[in-house]
Amino acid sequence: MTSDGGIQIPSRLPLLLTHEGVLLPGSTVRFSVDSPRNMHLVSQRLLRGTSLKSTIIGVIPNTRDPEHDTDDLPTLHKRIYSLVALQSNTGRWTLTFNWQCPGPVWLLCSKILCLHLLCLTLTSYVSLSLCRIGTAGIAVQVVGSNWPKPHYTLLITGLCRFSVSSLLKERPFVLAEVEQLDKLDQYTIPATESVAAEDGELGELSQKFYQAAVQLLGMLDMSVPVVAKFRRLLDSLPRETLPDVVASMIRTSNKEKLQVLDAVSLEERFKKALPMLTKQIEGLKLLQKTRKISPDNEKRVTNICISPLPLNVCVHTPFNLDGDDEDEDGDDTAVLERKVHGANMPEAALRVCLKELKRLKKMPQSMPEYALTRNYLDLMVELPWSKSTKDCLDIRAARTLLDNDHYAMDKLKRRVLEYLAVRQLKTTLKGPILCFVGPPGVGKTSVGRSIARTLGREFHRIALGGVCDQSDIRGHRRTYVGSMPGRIINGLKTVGVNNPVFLLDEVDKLGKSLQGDPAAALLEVLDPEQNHSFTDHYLNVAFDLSQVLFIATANTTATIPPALLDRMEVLQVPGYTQEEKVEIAHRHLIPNQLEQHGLTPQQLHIPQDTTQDIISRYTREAGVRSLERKIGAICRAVAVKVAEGHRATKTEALTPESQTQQGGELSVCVSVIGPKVQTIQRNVFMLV
Ligand SMILES: Nc1ncnc2c1ncn2[C@@H]1O[C@H](COP(=O)(O)OP(=O)(O)OP(=O)(O)O)[C@@H](O)[C@H]1O
Repeated sequence: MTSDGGIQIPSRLPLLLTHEGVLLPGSTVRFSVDSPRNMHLVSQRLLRGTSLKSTIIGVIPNTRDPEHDTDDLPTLHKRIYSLVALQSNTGRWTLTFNWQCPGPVWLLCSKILCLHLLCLTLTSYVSLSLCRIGTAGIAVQVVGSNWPKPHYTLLITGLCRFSVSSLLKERPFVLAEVEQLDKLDQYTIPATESVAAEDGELGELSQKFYQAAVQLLGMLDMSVPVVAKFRRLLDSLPRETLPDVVASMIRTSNKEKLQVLDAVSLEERFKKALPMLTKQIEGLKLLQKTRKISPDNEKRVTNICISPLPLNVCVHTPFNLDGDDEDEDGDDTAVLERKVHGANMPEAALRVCLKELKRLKKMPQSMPEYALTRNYLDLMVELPWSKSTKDCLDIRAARTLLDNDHYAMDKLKRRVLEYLAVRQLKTTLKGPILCFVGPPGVGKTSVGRSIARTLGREFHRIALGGVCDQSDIRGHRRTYVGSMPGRIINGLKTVGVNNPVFLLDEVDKLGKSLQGDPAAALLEVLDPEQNHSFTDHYLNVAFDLSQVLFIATANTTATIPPALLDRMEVLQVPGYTQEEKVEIAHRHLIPNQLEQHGLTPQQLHIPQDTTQDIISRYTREAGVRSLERKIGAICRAVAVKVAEGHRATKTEALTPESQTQQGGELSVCVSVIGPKVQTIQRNVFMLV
């Protein structure tokens, strides 16, 4: 390979005919090979040869193998080809026609058609042998596969340009006599001794080109390994190799690459490649301007991949500087970053978010961790770190509202008003946590809701019945698959403010299991001294819960863990007396049920003594839930009658059977007792 003129490539080279990519000296390109001639070249030359020389081949770009093309020809064409044979046994081409035609005119037409097709097919071959410039390269990797059809994938690194002097043979693969056009020893000369030191136009051009390359690199993200490597190579590579190397790295079309390949003189090559480089720089500038992204995001390089390089030259699937696919992702992270800065979170949380964001930017989207980090950041920006509602507390209005919503419960209402009054005087009141204890249906939950309304705060109910996993309250660590934040943090995300009223319902029905004790996790939540720095395992940063108003409800204190009970102020809500229930029914339950069933008070009137009878005979409870259900049943029975179009006037003692039809509205006066009411209910179940 070595002669007095420096390193030489073999004078006879097997030729790879490609039509996909353009291999430039100093770059590495992957080619897929499936045409018969190219397949023979790989199997007979590359795979059989053992010397370095056997791995060097010539790559002729933009050329289809004519033999391969015949595979794709329509059947008619193939048949015609099978009838024609082109032979060159003696060095002279002979065309033989292998068929008999019915008449002389037919024969002439067919021969003209065949010759035309043959000429078309041979055109590419003739042009290949006479005028093309190619790149000699080393095949550094050969991979074969039978799927979807037999083919090889070659990884070839370009060495130097050559021109085809003459074609030696065309089968089984093309072999040609070539003339080397570039010096190969330029890679062994130190950069300082190369063209950079030259004066004149060439020296000036190379300097200009070098500066433009440095400018382009300055706009890219140095933390991307391939960019950093290219930065190093830019100084170590000889200047005359730069046009080829840079043209293969930046985004250029095959046509542009061919122009660079065809530029045999170095000066011309610089002239061809410089505008391409400038175009990239301008494009990148424009992109950065339109994106208006933050300084961290400005320097972005996308779509880069590295492959092994024998010549210590950087590899290049081009930088996708104007890649549309990446735009969306780029903007997405930029939007997320803006949200992180705008979420008004405490210093510690912000630091964690920025760190995660930095990791996210470097992660490919296909990585499972990408989705996890993304979800985490989404939650962090959605949490109401400093968003709160303004309390509109007026004790008189609160008293009226509580009285309007609930009858009786005087002790409970008094304590709630005391609590609200102290809050009005001292807004930063810490604790106490109120815990309403009483039998089912006595209005504990609904008082909690009323308190939220009087304060003008958001209300959120957390049902704790049956919860036996500590991570339900505190969340899972992010290392777990399917990890989630706990119910407290989820609730805050739902209400969107940091000072809601949280009703911890059924706190006495918390369970215990191997997954830990949720009651223990609640200790931190409910302790006014600690809950300003509540740390959910999923968030892993403290969230201030001191503004949240916690109210707990329970049916009994017996099953509440003592440590938890100790943190709460227990307010007993005893059951109601019969008279209280009658009042509750007439003030709240009946109007509610009428509204729910679309009835008016004129359509259904239930006298007090009927209510009393329902309470004493058909409900046995401390609360009023069952009573509410019975009233609902009566409403449904009447609703059916109204819907059927019955019109009745008021009657005194009425069973469903005794409703009269005397014009006016259907007015059912249920003043009957015992069995008759039962009749109504039976009808209800029959009708509904
Ligand atoms: N004093 C009251 N005034 C008006 N309505 C009441 C009163 N007490 C209970 N209610 C009504 O009874 C129904 C049941 O109340 P709620 O769900 O608040 O009971 P609870 O005590 O929370 O029951 P549980 O312990 O089963 O959760 C609600 O519709 C509520 O409006």
